Amino acid sequence: MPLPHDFGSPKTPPVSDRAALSTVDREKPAKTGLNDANARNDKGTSPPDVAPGQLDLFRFLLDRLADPAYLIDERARVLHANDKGHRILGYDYGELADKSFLDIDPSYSLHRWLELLRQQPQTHHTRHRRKDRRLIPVEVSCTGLELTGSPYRIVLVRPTTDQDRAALGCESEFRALVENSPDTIARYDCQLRRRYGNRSLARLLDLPAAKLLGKRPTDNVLNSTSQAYEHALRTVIASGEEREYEHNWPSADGRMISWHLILKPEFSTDGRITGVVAVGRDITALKESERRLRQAEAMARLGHWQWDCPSKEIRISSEMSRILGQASDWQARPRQILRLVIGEDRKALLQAMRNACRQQHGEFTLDSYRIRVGNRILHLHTHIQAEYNATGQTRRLSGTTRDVSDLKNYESRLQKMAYHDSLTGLPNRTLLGERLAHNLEKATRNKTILGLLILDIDRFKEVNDSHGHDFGDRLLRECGERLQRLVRDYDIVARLGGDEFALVLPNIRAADDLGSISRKILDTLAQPFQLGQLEAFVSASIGIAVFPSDSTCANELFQYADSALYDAKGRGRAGFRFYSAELTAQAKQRGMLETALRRAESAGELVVFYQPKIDLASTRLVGAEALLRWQHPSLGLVQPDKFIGIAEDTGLIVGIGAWVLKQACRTARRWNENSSQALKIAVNLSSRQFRDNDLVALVSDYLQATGCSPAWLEFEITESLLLEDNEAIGIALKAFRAMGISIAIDDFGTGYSSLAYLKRFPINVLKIDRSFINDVMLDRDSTELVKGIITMAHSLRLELVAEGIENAVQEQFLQDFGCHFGQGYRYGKPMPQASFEAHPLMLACRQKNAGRAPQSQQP
Ligand SMILES: Nc1nc2c(ncn2[C@@H]2O[C@@H]3COP(=O)(O)O[C@H]4[C@@H](O)[C@H](n5cnc6c(=O)[nH]c(N)nc65)O[C@@H]4COP(=O)(O)O[C@H]3[C@H]2O)c(=O)[nH]1
Repeated sequence: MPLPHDFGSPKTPPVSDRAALSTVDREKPAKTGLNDANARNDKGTSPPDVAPGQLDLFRFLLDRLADPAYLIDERARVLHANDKGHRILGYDYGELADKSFLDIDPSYSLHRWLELLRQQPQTHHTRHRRKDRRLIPVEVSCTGLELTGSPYRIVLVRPTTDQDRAALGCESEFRALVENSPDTIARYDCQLRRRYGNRSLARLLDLPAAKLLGKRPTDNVLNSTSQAYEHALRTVIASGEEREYEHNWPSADGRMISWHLILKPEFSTDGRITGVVAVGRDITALKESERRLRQAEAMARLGHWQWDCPSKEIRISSEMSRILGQASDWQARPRQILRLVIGEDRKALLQAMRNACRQQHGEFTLDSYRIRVGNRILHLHTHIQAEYNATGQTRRLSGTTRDVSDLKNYESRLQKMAYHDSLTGLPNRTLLGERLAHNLEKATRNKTILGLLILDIDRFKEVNDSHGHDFGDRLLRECGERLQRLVRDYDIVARLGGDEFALVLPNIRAADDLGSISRKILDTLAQPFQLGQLEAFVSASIGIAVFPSDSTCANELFQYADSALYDAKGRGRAGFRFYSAELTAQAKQRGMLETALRRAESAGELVVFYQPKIDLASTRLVGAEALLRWQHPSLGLVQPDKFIGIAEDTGLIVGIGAWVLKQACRTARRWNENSSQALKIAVNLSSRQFRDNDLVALVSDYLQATGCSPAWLEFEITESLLLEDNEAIGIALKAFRAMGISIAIDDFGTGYSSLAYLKRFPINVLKIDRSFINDVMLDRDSTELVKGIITMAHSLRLELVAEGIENAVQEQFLQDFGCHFGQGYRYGKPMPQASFEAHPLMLACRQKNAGRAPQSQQP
């Protein structure tokens, strides 16, 4: 602090300053000695006051002295005492102001004091009286000075006993500590006047230290915070109890500082409250870290908590409160929290806490437990850590808790997706496998019977293709629901894919019961399905495998049920089949045939047989159907029903079918090149051939390569091919028609027999299935059906071929009703080409030909 520039040439103080000082005089007249001094003043008047500017200067100088020092006027009044001057006498700073020095040094009378004023500086020993009335020996040095014509004395004091010196020294150490403390420290009297304030407080309030003393907080700064502060001080004085609280205070540089305050009451020796000590700490950084921690906790959804074991009190962070669905300042009780935890998970949580307490390292993680918050279920993850006291007992449990609900929900969605069929919501093949394994274990333990059923909806593809995929999806969903409604709670219904379902039926009394259950299932599925405007009828086939009689192995049971299903389908569908060892033999045979078939073509084992086709009116030969045979080295001649299915399933039919086509082209050329009466050869095409290569290009290549006329060829396709609703099939058929190849629908009457596709596709021949011809004249329905087909074909101008004519009755019937062509054992079985060429029908045809010049290539 710079010294005032007019030091040594004091000026008259400003009026206001003098007025301020005289106010002090009036309000606080010096007691006893001072009044005496006034009375016995030689001049009979009050001494002139010291100019305040000079007084401040002396105060400033005295405050910087290392020893106790006092500025005393001629009436022996203490005008100023420095800090040490207060402390040596046990007073608080400011308490000595206006006291009479004669009370401090009882060896003086006023008279002697006045004498002293006139004397030169001197040192003497005397005893000073402390506030607690104790007298302490001191060495006193007095220096006189005159200010504005009045004499004053500066009294410097040194305690003479070691003890007093040490006490002063200790206190000065403490004072140094308190003064330099970064915490604000202040003492207040019961009128809330500050009796002490350290430098930190002065800095906070941006005031010189001297301005702190004797002031109330609201004297320094008047705002709502200082008012609240005074209120807190009053509360402590009134209650005599310590209090803590926090407030925000703007710092000198404009920042908002958070203060944590501890207010402690001070008591006199007789127990009266004499004031309050207030220690304040800047916790701005702490608050900021807490805020960041809270923010981080909220972002990580990580709450934390501490459970004090002896008191059973729990403290939870605000994020923890939020996780538990409570306000951030929720005063939690352990019981309340535990009540939120769901049933069996509560036990797990308590066990986890017990485990953490028991274990030596005291850590435990509970991956997931559920709590109910309102009507929501949350999944929490908790890590618990225990702290122990010296005797090894758990002192505290601390934990972090994370809301992992999103993760859990995501996991369960993934789980659902991985283990359930998305269309029907039923378990998928993976989950079925797991549940089957689990149920087999149980069945083994309990020695019970279990059935595995595999169910396939018959001709689902046709339904799907004809009514659209939406319809098909709804049908599958409805099938799933019907199956579920039918079985017991613990039975498992799963969708394996496509139109295939599986059922695991544990605890079956006897294997035969599976037959009646299957019957019930088939009857239920046979009920009409009302899907929107459409009503659909479906049937299903079921294959059954039984644990333990068929097998105890899940994979084998699957295989066996599958073989049984295959067999059921092969037996005309809409039924169920139990697995038998015979089926395994068949399946093995199938596998063996498949392997052999792969090399049949290259090994030259395939042969094309021809079956004659005649004009029913004249019974003359008009053509033949090319039918494949397999000359197996050990099995002999294998019929198509034994291997065409395998060839279609494996895709081998594409190559084999192409080979048959080429053979047929060659034969047609051979039979027709020098003939006036063209013979047409019908070739079966399966749907795989339309899918797997460019059939139109292939046909046209073969025609060109073999020199076969398209008019000599007819392609037989099934109704189901047309139902596939595949644009490419329509394009191919149109291309064949455009070339001049005729298209026949094989097995007409067994499928959907829809008139719609007869119009949509370029069909020109219908082949009536031999099952109807077989029953003609025997079964009324078949007879009527054949009549109906013939009438319809006539009106649509389609050619008709009746398949499977075996006798004269059938022939006569077909002739009577105007069927154009016929094929069957009555005219000839399928035979090798050489046999065909030597057949009487062929010979008759050749003979007729020989008598005629070639005219037309059309039959
Ligand atoms: N009981 C009886 N049966 C008669 C009579 N007349 C003809 N059949 C039989 O009826 C089947 C007619 O052939 P499909 O309906 O085209 O039925 C054929 C056809 O769908 C398929 N197939 C034969 N060869 C080929 C081929 O090269 N390619 C394709 N994709 N399928 C073929 O195999 C099926 C069976 O052929 P196959 O065993 O040759 O059986 C032939 C024939 O032998 C009769 O009076 N009585």
